[in-house]
Order: sequence, then C-alpha cells, then structure tokens
Amino acid sequence: MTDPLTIRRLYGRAKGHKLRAGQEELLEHLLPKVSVPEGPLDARTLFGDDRPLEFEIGFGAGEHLAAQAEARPDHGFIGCEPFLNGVVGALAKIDDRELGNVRVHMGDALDVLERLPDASLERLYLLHPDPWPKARHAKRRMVNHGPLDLIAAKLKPGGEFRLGTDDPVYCRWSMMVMNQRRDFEWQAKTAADFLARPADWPQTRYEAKARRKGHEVWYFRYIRR
Ligand SMILES: C[S@@+](CC[C@H](N)C(=O)[O-])C[C@H]1O[C@@H](n2cnc3c(N)ncnc32)[C@H](O)[C@@H]1O
Repeated sequence: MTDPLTIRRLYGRAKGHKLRAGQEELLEHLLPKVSVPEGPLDARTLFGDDRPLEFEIGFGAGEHLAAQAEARPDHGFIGCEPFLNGVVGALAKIDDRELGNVRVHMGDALDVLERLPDASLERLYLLHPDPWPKARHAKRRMVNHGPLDLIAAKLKPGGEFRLGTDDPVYCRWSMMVMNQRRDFEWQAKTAADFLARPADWPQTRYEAKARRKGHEVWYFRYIRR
C-alpha cells in the first residue's frame, strides 16, 4: 500500500476537503488494520479462511461496498479507490457497522486484481466508472479489453461482473466492447432488465446524484462463461 502521507499528497489536498480529526483518526488507526497487504493475495491471506470473494473497483465513498459487505458477512470484500476522501468515507462505514469482512486498497484496483489467483472472485463491481467522454481518451476507460481480460481471468466461471453507468456514451461503448467478448454472457433478456436497479444492487452516491439530475441509469449484469 502507498503510505497515507504520499496518498494524501497525491489525492487528498488536490481533490478533497480537509480532513476532520475523526477522519484523521480512521486513516491512522483503522486503515492499517483493513488495508490489502503486499504480495500475492487470496481469501486466506486477506481474511484467514476460504470465504467467497467480491471486489469493487472505484468504490467512491463506499456506500455500495459497505451495504454489500453488511448483507453477506460470510463473504470477503475487497474495495479499491485512490481518493483519500472516498477511502475515509468507506472507513467510517466499516467502523460504524463493525464490518470485519472488508479490505481496502487506497490506489489502483488493477494492481490488486493482478495479485489475486485466477478464478477467485464471485463478483466484481464497476459502478459509474470515470466516463472519459472524449474519443481520444477512450483508451483510459475501464471497459476496454485490457482491464476486461484481467477481470475475466479473476472471476470464477459463473461469477458475475456488474457495471452501472448513467453516461449514454459509456453505455453504448460498454455494449459494443462487451458484445465483442465470448467470455461474458449478458443477462438482460429485455430492456427492463437493465433499466431497473436489481434489489440486491445498493445505490451509490454517484447514482443518486445522477437520478437527482434526471439521468437514466443502466445496470449491466454479465456472467463469466
Ligand atoms: C465517477 S466515480 C464513481 C464512484 C462510485 N463508484 C459511485 O458510484 O459513487 C469513479 C471512481 O472510480 C475511481 N477510480 C478510477 N480509476 C480507478 C482505478 N484504476 N482503481 C480504483 N478506482 C478507480 C475514481 O477515483 C472515482 O472515485
């Protein structure tokens, strides 16, 4: 893990609010306890047993991560988010709800994903990824064959990849890219299947903001073949 001071320098001051004392405390005392360790990872190194694993890329302030972890205490959750204020938001939820089944990485999700064994994840969540709306930045989108190859390798056969977006360009792009893949099967049989949020898909902060603006939101569920 990049140390908190470096992270603060990189992300905290540039993009976030100044931290309150309680937040500094969470960063200093809780983060080291729940941080994803260095080196190769599996359920045992992360949680001490062979529990099923779920993974969230870019958890924002952790609303979805915490709600899923609370709903399935016997599963292990790994959440990755580079922004300090988001990490502090997730830590506050982990602390309030006494969640013992969450591990956090303050940095790039792909660095953690690479260190997991192949076919080790039950689910992977990518909710409202940064849209990179300009065509010349399309290569930076998380929905691209490079990251998707890694996601496909780490999901178990029968595991689920969930993608949510309110961005029409990202929605079309994702449909196009995912349609080129033989290793994922889209679960939507009708338009209604991806226009309504499934009951076990807690709303993220970003989604709530999109809804307030009157945006449509699309919910994609793919099963790893
Ligand atoms: C638009 S926000 C959505 C946040 C949250 N998922 C939500 O729906 O409220 C996208 C998030 O992805 C994070 N992100 C971007 N690239 C990432 C990466 N490589 N690894 C982990 N998080 C990443 C950003 O820091 C940002 O917080």
